[in-house]
Amino acid sequence: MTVLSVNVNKIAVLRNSRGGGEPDVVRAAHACLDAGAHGITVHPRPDARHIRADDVLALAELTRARGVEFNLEGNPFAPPRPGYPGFLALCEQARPAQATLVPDGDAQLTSDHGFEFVRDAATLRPHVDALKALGCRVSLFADAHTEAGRMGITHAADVGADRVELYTGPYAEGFASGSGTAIAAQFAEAARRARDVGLGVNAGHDLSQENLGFFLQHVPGVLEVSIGHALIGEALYQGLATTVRSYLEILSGRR
Ligand SMILES: CC(=O)[C@@H](O)[C@H](O)COP(=O)(O)O
Ligand SMILES: NCC(=O)COP(=O)(O)O
Repeated sequence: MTVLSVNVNKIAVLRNSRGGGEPDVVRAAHACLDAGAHGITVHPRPDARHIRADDVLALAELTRARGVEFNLEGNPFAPPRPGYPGFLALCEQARPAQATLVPDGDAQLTSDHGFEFVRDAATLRPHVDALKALGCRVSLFADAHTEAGRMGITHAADVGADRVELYTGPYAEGFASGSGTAIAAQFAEAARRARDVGLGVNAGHDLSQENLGFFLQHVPGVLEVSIGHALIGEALYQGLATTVRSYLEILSGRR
């Protein structure tokens, strides 16, 4: 079964909007795990717009204590700055079970593309090696909606990665505009190419209760989905525990 890692970035967005500690990121993560989520994801950004370094350490402690996966996402090329020690340094401190490398920048509203593996291989390799030496499983954010992305995905294995995370933003857009079948076929091809070279396949970005089931029916073999924006938004209406359980039902094929 595909596992669910809940991304709690958006809890920190709300907290930071007023300063102080509420809503509490660790309490929210606890609630997700109590409801059955298999892990917790965060994507701290160097501009500290939501998750901060102290949150990462607190969530690392929580996930270790609960015996669940902690998935830390970030750009290995972003230089350190006050409040952000750099992705590798954060991983050294937090020792996440999985490190997901994402080529994002401050100017981006959110993550919006994967790596170009052929171009980025030489610069990625030492980061992948360093993360693996820390004991992290390494996943690389990858495009599946372009032919270049689907072709390039096989080179993620040359870089030494264990998995790729398919960037599902374009899938969510395609699904919403009625072309879900065509775009899901592209993701299925990307997933097959990744598996053919021994890579595990994760997926994430803009997945929701509406589009997740269709995605998993059409893209077999996805090991993990990380979901934040839609899940936390839906939880405003349904409550966090109910929402997490709804996702678990979708993942188990019961919905
Ligand atoms: C890699 C990815 O798709 C997610 O981590 C997403 O970028 C969440 O980050 P934000 O919450 O900053 O949009
Ligand atoms: N890796 C994707 C993630 O963690 C959550 O993305 P989103 O659901 O917030 O778009």
